[in-house]
Amino acid sequence: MDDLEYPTPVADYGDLDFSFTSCTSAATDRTFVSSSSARTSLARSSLTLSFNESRLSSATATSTVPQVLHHRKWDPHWTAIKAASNLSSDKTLHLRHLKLLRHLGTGNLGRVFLCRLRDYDHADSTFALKVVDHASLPPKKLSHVQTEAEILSLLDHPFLPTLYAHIEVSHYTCLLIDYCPNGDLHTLLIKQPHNHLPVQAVRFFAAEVLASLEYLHALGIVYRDLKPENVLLREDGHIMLSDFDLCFKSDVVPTFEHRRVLHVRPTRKTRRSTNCFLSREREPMEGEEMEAEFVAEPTTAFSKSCVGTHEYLAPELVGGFGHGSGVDWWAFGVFIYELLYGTTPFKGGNKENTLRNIASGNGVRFHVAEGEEEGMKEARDLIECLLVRDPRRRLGCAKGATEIKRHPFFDGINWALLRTYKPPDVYGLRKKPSKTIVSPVGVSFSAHKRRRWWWKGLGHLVKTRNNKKNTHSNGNYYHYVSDKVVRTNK
Ligand SMILES: Nc1ncnc2c1ncn2[C@@H]1O[C@H](COP(=O)(O)OP(=O)(O)OP(=O)(O)O)[C@@H](O)[C@H]1O
Repeated sequence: MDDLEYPTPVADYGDLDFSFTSCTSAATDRTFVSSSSARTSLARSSLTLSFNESRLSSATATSTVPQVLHHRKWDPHWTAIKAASNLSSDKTLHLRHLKLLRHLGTGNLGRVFLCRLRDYDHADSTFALKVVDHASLPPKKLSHVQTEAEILSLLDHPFLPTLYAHIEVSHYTCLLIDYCPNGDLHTLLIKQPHNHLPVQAVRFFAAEVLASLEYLHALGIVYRDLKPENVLLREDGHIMLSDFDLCFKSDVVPTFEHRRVLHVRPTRKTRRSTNCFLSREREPMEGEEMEAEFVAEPTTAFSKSCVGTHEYLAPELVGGFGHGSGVDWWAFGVFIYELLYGTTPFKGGNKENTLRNIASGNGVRFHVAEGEEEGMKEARDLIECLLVRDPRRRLGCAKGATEIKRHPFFDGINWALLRTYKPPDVYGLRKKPSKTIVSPVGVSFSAHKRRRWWWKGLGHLVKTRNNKKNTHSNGNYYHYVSDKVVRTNK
């Protein structure tokens, strides 16, 4: 039997207001910068929020519906938003136009709700609403909210969320984005036998992630939080990268470059046949020709803030000496490894050991099984090219996604048509559009969440370790922070 959760009756919280009671369980699963901020956050999250606009100061309410940027003007979601906005005298979308249906999850900054437009009872009027309560956040996190809103407002790509509306009411920031009913890739991964995906499925998801990272980098955005948990799955099985609060933006100068390509006669006519990438007959050809390539890598991007998820941190992040866009290509290597092997390559017994493994300089090791699937050799080679310690030598750092796309692992992909490929047949992935709302998010989403964190580099880690006052009995500062969160909640 398909193990997706089937729809539970959708709760209607009343037509008159947007009241709901939040649950705190997911919030306890987070690691916070400091225990005091954690306490504040947890205390606030046990309150009942109300979105009855009449009770909120209308003087502070602002609503922005991004208008022109979007290339998907025909998208029925936009039509629905416009229809709803037109109902109000100021032609903007307000919270009163939205009906909250259920709580989807709680993140580091706020909560996410499934909602739909009132008076527009149609599948295309379903959205995810991320609600951030400023009053519950320490000042540092407020800047992350701004970053997320700003980055979302720039995006216009099929594998990235569309920001349909940005509503500021009282001390709430509300971001209306696409709803992904198929959960996230990490949840899908742990449903698979041995927690890993077949090579063809990995190729599909990796290709879509690569395309979205390429787009972000072309805008000068360094993502810094790639992991399967942040790859949400749309109703049709394609991906949507989420969570942009750790991004940083820098300058980028996209260029068209020319390179000489030597075409050689392939040894076999057909490369491969798959369910998501149709087999392609290759025309035999030989000779040299010039090929134009789009290069848009923010090579001058530089940040010193150390953020991310332990197992995905690049060595330069662990070292704390500053980093650039290369951290995304390192994380991309870890990501492909995890999808193929069901674990990450530098994972240690605890977070500290994981960081030591990353910093140690020992290369990535693979288990090579006999009779393995076709494509594993190429996958390993790609991972090795991405998990290069020196960012200057790491694949992608010089010319961005363009050079990664050329790797044999992605052979045969027509990048321009990626959006039209049929997603792989993977156990637990329901691809057909459904009229009912299927929400496999919830328990399984939060149960396996890896925490991401802010930290001050390996030097700080070592120093903190020696500071007994701050250390939990297991000697792990980060567990100390985490445990404290749990304890405060008891
Ligand atoms: N567009 C969406 N569609 C469906 N579910 C979503 C969507 N966005 C978020 N969620 C759910 O809400 C949860 C919280 O999301 P949110 O982006 O706030 O935090 P997060 O992914 O945990 O990241 P972080 O806390 O690291 O910022 C997610 O784990 C997911 O379960």
